[in-house]
Amino acid sequence: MIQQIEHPVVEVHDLMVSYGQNPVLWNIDLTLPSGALIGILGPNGAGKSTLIKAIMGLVEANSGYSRLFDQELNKVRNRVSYVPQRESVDWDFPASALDIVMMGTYHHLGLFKRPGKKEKELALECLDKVNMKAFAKRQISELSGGQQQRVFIARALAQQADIYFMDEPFAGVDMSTEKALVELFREMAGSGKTVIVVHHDIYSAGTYFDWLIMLNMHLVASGPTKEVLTEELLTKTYGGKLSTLTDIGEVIKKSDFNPLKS
Ligand SMILES: Nc1ncnc2c1ncn2[C@@H]1O[C@H](COP(=O)(O)OP(=O)(O)OP(=O)(O)O)[C@@H](O)[C@H]1O
Repeated sequence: MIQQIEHPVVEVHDLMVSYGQNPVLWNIDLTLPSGALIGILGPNGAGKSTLIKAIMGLVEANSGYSRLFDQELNKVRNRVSYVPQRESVDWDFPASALDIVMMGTYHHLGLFKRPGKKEKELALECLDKVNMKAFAKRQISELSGGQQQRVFIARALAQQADIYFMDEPFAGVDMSTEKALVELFREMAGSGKTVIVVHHDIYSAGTYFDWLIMLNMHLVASGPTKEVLTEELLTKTYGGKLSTLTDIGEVIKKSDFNPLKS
């Protein structure tokens, strides 16, 4: 089930990506709605990170292309923000949490303009949104994994983008922080932003996201969560691996109950 929509905020056409001789994504065609919280699900190595990197032009496609806001990527870079996987960041870089978040404000400043009071206030506000204001002066190397993750999310917020790509933003954060971040993402989606999240836990996927992309090198499904979270599509996405890992019925049952929406 691949639902295409009119006036998408993201569109991907016939995308194929390989690393050297190894194909990772085949013939991906999808369109995504704006103002939604969107999850990307799939087993390890399914190409989830590669998909968001290819959409942003961070990895080269063998064929196909993506457009954002009905425009070429180059014209809309300022409207796109990205939180990479935690492991891909050099956390020994000498900078405080506030420095990192201030960097998010740079591309709204003109060339040669230094960030000032306004940018600092924005950065502190963004740290506050992820409950990290108290750690503003702390070196990032001296933060816990979950705290580092939150600083990077604050940096993305400071970019004041319209689309946010987040690669496993809940990795290493505790459950109460995860819930708070989901609420923050829901608020962002509610105010018209599009938040696209690579996610691992299929139990919570049904309750967190408005829309799901299910991927296993091929696109298995893309559509409203309620419509795509079915036993058939989960099995297609995860193959035999799913039944050993989890109880599909339980996943679907849980998706009817969304504590964050009630
Ligand atoms: N830079 C790279 N060079 C070569 N192969 C890569 C590179 N990045 C990813 N791959 C391979 O491409 C495939 C897809 O990787 P990707 O990280 O996109 O998957 P994923 O679905 O995000 O996986 P995970 O859930 O494990 O994070 C994997 O087999 C991976 O080993």
